[in-house]
Amino acid sequence: MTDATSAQRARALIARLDLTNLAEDCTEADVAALCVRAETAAGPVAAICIWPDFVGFARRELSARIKVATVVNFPLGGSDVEATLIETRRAIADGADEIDLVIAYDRLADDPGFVEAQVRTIRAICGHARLKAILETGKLYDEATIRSACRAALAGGADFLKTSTGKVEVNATPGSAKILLEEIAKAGGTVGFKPAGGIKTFEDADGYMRLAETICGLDYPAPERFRLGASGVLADLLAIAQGAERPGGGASY
Ligand SMILES: O=C[C@H](O)COP(=O)(O)O
Repeated sequence: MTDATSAQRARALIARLDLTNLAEDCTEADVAALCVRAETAAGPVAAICIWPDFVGFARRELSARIKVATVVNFPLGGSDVEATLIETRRAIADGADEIDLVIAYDRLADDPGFVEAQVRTIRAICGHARLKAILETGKLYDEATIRSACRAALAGGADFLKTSTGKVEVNATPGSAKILLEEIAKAGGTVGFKPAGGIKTFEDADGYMRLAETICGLDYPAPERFRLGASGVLADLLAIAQGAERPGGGASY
């Protein structure tokens, strides 16, 4: 049996989910299926997160209440800002509501100002679209560098700090999430937070929301400020929300 609190939290997590398909072999048919899944029996997800080539198609398929998020400079986080500008302009023209930008994380050690300027340049053309800065914390290795990434992205005007691409060995972790949330709190607690990569269970997802509540306050994780980036957690969240058997055959929470 699912207890009422868990079911309620699972529904809240679904409303904060960026339902993701960034598989290398993703097709238009896969995106169409994702758009159908996004309208769940427990309510709509917050957004779908897909490759830029599918933004126009997804915008036509989805109801306006679900956002279309896409990725730029993804997944390697290169330094070619002009190329990222072109990608971003096209995604916004195609109807993207949210842009997930991989920062040039390799530049942080010698030139954090480069990352700040990169984020500011992309933010300037986003208009009403939200800009989520992907820090790729699993490649930053130490706390000081993660904090430097947060500060550069915040100074550049990012609307969200996002942990990871989901494409490297180490993705979202509670340790990296804590650092991002502390920097967000220090900066006033208005910037959003998106843990992403490797989030598979209700417990993983809810752990991040609880951390956000602890560090930034109980009112912080509204859908405008808290998202989960995940390709593989929806089935578990739905099972908990509906009191059904969890995927994998385990008893419900
Ligand atoms: O941005 C979101 C991530 O790419 C999702 O990663 P995941 O496939 O491990 O859930």
